[in-house]
Formats: sequence, structure tokens, C-alpha cells
Amino acid sequence: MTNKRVNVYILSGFLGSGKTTLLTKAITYFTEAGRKPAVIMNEIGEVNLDGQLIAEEVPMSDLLGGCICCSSRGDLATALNDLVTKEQIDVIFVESTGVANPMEIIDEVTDASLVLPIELSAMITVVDAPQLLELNRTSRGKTFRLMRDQIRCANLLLLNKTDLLQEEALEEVHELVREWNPYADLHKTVFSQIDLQLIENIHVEASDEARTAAVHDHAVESDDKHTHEAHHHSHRHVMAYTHFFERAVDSGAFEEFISKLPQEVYRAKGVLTFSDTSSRFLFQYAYREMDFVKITPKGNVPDVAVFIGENFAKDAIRSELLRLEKSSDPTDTK
Ligand SMILES: Nc1nc2c(ncn2[C@@H]2O[C@H](COP(=O)(O)OP(=O)(O)OP(=O)(O)O)[C@@H](O)[C@H]2O)c(=O)[nH]1
Repeated sequence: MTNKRVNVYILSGFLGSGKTTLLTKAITYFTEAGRKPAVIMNEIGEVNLDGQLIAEEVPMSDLLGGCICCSSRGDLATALNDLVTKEQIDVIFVESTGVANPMEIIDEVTDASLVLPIELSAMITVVDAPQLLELNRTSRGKTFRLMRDQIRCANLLLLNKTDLLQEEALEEVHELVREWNPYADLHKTVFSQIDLQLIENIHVEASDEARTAAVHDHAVESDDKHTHEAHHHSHRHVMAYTHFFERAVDSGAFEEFISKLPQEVYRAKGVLTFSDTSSRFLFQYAYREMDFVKITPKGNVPDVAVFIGENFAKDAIRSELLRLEKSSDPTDTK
């Protein structure tokens, strides 16, 4: 379970922004690099038209007739499960409907990562630059707010359709996006054309060296808020840390650890065995409230916890959990 994990990328962005345009390019790139991609396509309508653009040999799952984030909740996990259990896949792209709430999708993928060999690698948001600019200048309604949320949650941002804007207008919308998300890698694009290696790099960084860098970022930001601008090139914004437990931890010590989580961690969940209880527990943590429910997991579920937040120090969480594991080890006499 702890070995190879399939990288999951969420593609978000408002209706017609250029997600499928990016997806077809990304599939070609990963296929040519010898890695096997798969796609989960979520459409509000009852037919998957975008799927027609994806090569036949790419495994694809359709979630039709609703948004992943509301009516189809649970279906995404099933689709992920089907892909990773039936196919030899390296990468999964989840193309959400243009109106999906990004946090809900992040939540559902990370929920699934508790029980499946997958890992949320990044959220990539494609922004329709002319549309955002127009909404910013005029209505600022529901669509505008949704676009803002999709931008805020991203690790990689494509400011797309820049061919349709004059230089000055482009700078205006670029500034707006940068203001909403100072952390993501931001690229001005035409037909979602970017160096696709960037997508792989997000993953590499998020999975290892980034841990150290995240600690550094965090420390610098809390020392001096005015140096915030210096971190524009960081890929770390909304991020997740998954911890697989090697042994059971003490329930009281774990609760205390959760109660002291930094405020940058706004969501955590997991399945745990405690050294001082007979049952296993599903734990949930949201908006500083925690909840533990006894469960008997179906299948072979490891002891695991996922932490989701913004720019938190993954290393600090990891070392504290290792310390809890060590202190509940009866063979450790130190
Ligand atoms: N002019 C221009 N058109 C673009 C650009 N990128 C994409 N398009 C066009 O915009 C339309 C929508 O692109 P898609 O990639 O299908 O957008 P999408 O986000 O997948 O759309 P939905 O699935 O409906 O949410 C297509 O006709 C594209 O060819 C761009 O940079 N400039």
C-alpha cells in the first residue's frame, strides 16, 4: 500500500476556459514519456463530448449528469478505485466541470487517497482571461466568486486565451490572478500551451524536496509578512501531507497533537489503530473540531492520516507523528 502511488491531477477552470485543450496535450506528453495516463471526465450533461477528443487507448471514466462536488459525491472515489485496481496506470487527470467547487474535489480525492494507492499531486486551474476580466469589471457575481476560488486553490495556473486580449488588459487580469494566488506557478498561455514538464515538476517538488522548502517558506512568512512577495514562485499553496503509520499510537497523545495543529492546517482525516483501544477509528478534523468514529474498514486499509492546508510545515507534522509512534513502541526503551 505504501509503495507506488498513482499521481492524481485535478484540472479545474470555468466552463470553456481550455481544460480539455490542456488535457489532450498532457496526455500526449505523458504517453510519449512512457507513462500511462488515465482520465476521469466529469460533465454536467448526460454525455461526455470532451471524451471524444481523448485517444481511444487512454482509460477513461465518465461521471455524467452532475458535478463531482455535489450530486455525484462518492462516484469520484469509485471511478478512482476502478482505474487503479483494473489498469496499470501512472497518472490520472480528473477534469472537473467548469462549475465545480475546487475544495470539495480536493476533499474527495484526498479522502480516496486514504484507502487507495493514489496521491493528489496538484490542482491545475485554467483561467479564461477575457472572461475573468469582464466579470471583474462588471458583475462580480457567483461565477466570478467561483473563478476566484478555483484560482485560489491552484498549484499551477494557466492564464489562457491571452491571444484575445490587448497588452494592457492582459496585465490587469494577470495582476488580479497574482493577487488572489501569490503562490502558484502562473503562466500566460494561448490554447493552454505550456512546458508540460512543469506538471511533473509540481509532483516531484510536492513529494520530497518541497517539504524542507515548505518549512523555510513558513518560517520566513511568519517572521516578516512583507517579504511575502518573494515567494511568488513557490508551488505550495493548498497542499496535503499523507502519513502512513508503522504502528499504533496512543489515543490521548494523538488527540492532543490534533488539538495543537497549526491554523494553516484546516482539514485532516484518517483511519487509525490506537495502542490503548480495541477498535479502529475514523477521525475527522475540520474548522478546529475533531471527531472520532469507531469503524471496521472494508478491505485492507492501512493506518493513515491526511492533512490539508495552506503552506504548512509538512516536516513538523511528520516528525511529530513519528515521535508519537516511537513513544508508543514497547521495544523502544530510549
Ligand atoms: N482563442 C482561443 N481559444 C481557445 C484557447 N484555448 C481554448 N480555446 C477554445 O475554447 C473552446 C473551449 O476549450 P476547451 O478546452 O474545450 O475548454 P474546457 O474548459 O474543457 O470546456 P468545458 O469542458 O466546457 O468546461 C474550444 O473551442 C477551444 O478551441 C485560447 O487560448 N484562445
